[in-house]
Amino acid sequence: MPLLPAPPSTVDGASLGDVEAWVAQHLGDLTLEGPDGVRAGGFDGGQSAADAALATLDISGYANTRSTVLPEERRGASRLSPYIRHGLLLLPQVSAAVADAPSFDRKRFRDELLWQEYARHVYARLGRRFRRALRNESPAEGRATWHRPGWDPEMACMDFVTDELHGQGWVVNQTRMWLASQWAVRAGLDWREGEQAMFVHLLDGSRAANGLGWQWTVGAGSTKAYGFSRWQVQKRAPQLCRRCPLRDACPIQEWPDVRLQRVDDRADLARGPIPAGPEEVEGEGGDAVWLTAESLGDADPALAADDDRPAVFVFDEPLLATLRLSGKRLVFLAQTLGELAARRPLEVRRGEVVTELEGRRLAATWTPVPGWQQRAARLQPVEVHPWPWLVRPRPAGIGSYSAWRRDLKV
Ligand SMILES: Cc1cc2nc3c(=O)[nH]c(=O)nc-3n(C[C@H](O)[C@H](O)[C@H](O)COP(=O)(O)OP(=O)(O)OC[C@H]3O[C@@H](n4cnc5c(N)ncnc54)[C@H](O)[C@@H]3O)c2cc1C
Repeated sequence: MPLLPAPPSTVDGASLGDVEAWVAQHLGDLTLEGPDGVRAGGFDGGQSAADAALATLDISGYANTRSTVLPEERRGASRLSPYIRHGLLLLPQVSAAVADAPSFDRKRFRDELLWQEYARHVYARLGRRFRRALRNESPAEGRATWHRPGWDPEMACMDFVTDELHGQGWVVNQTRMWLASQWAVRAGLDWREGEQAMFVHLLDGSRAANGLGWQWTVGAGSTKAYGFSRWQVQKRAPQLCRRCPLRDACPIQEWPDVRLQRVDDRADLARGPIPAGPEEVEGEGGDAVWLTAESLGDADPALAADDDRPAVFVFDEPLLATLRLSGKRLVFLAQTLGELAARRPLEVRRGEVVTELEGRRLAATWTPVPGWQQRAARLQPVEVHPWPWLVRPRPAGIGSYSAWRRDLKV
């Protein structure tokens, strides 16, 4: 399939509506909503938007307000995740940006950045094995006792959070835990289906962090399931309870009572090597930089190595046809690519990645996800740059965040 025209650039006068129209026309058939339903989410894509978000980052009070759900203006969450997820902001850069913040908040915030790094290490080591439960079946008791939809819109808490997820493409960490727990722990539904239902909407959706979030919340990858009940809603967003049609008959008044059962094929989480990629640039002479959604920022090492070198991005048609992502995720990517194309030569293509790129002398940044590894093995980039880790992987246990930190001495 063909070369696409470059997406319109919103930093050069195009509107978000122009970008939505571009996505609808060129990729709309691959989206969850279809061409007529493509809408932007709650974040602008692009390097300028990412830089602006970082420049105005203020994490004073973060440690105490990160989990606030309502009122929105008291939320302490940084909202940097879509930019971090797509490599528009690098973890080392974000960590450095909070050097002068109050120490309590800085420590907590950097801890969360390390959770993101931990998720990437776990995914780098386990690859597609990460899509299945690592330790335990998610609890099934709810199948016999919960007779409502998993995310029941009659419950004001579920209605509010799913609305935000579907409209904005982003929700705070606290309500991600509510959604995951409600789906798998309370209702006893298959956690992988819930993970997918969230993934398709999240502008920061990554298999690494979403997988970790779900496995750790529902007990599939951890040793305990997180219970969600009315108690959290009353603590974090009491106004939702007050306006809930079910406030006098709350179906989540009590804690869910569940037991975890081991899976037969437990994953090996013991101390062991974690693929890290090259430490130095390997090879040379790439004619074009192959970019992926994992790393779309100006600081992508292969891109940054040569300001004039053209770049190429392929919307992976077979993958998108399977994933059926919400159009807002593609609008975010298109807005990012549009801005990039206004500043340097960029080819945007749609098709099967290897077919579109084979035979070219590519430069690329080594990327810790199985999809990149698989395609790179066939494309054989002639120049490979190191991934910008926050903590370069060394042999470590990955069964818990604390064991991983201990082994890496961070
Ligand atoms: C069920 C579930 C699903 C999740 N899915 C994703 C996902 O697909 N993509 C994603 O980036 N994060 C995911 N998270 C982690 C976390 O919820 C988001 O990173 C965070 O809410 C993003 O908002 P923020 O940028 O304001 O975070 P802040 O609290 O401001 O944190 C700053 C950064 O630290 C990182 N971070 C914070 N908390 C976590 C965490 N628990 N795990 C990993 N990284 C973290 C993110 O990069 C975030 O941008 C998930 C968590 C859960 C419980």
